Amino acid sequence: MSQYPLLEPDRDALLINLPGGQLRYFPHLIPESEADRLMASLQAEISWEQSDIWIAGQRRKIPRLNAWYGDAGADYSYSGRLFRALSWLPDLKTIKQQVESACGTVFNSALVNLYRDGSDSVDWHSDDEPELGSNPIIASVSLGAVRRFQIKHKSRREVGLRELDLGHGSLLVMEGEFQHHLRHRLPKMPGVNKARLNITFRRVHVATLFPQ
Ligand SMILES: O=C(O)CCC(=O)C(=O)O
Ligand SMILES: [Fe+2]
Repeated sequence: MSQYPLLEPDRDALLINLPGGQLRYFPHLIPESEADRLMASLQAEISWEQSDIWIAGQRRKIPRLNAWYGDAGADYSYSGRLFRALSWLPDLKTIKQQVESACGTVFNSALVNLYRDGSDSVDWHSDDEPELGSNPIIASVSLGAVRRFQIKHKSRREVGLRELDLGHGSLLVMEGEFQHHLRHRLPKMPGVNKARLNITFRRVHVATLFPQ
């Protein structure tokens, strides 16, 4: 398993202040050659699925592939369905440790998305499912094609659209009240013909099955 140098949290991060939340962006969490290797191996090894979503009473396939990994029992409901956590792949565990050092916290699960090309996307949303608790920290690692990440305030229209290009091997951290006040999306980008893989590490509060 490869080892790469640890980042000093606030030294290597770019702080992005928004009304209602703050982001930390680490452009080079993972060195390029390691990021190339991870992109190829994860794209091949992950058990990709294309989930369904209900829009205006119609069942549609979401415009991307995804998968849910985590510790045993770290299940998650998203877009109206339950994801049972698959066991961590060694490469996902290595990235998780790197991300935990950069963030100073631990995660028990990850949603992995594959945007096959610029016609795949994720629409406006907040990651505010009850399993995540209030003010969750969500750490998002990007591999492959550079794609634009857009942010808007839920109620203050004058704040306008904010955007950031997420590069190969980067880490974006959403935390504090970010999910309360802001929504984010990854729009379609017709010119992009390469794949992008995104891993959002999360901490879900596992339900107590046998309460005392
Ligand atoms: O692909 C991305 O950068 C964002 C993914 C995302 O927002 C999510 O999975 O909740
Ligand atoms: Fe999200």
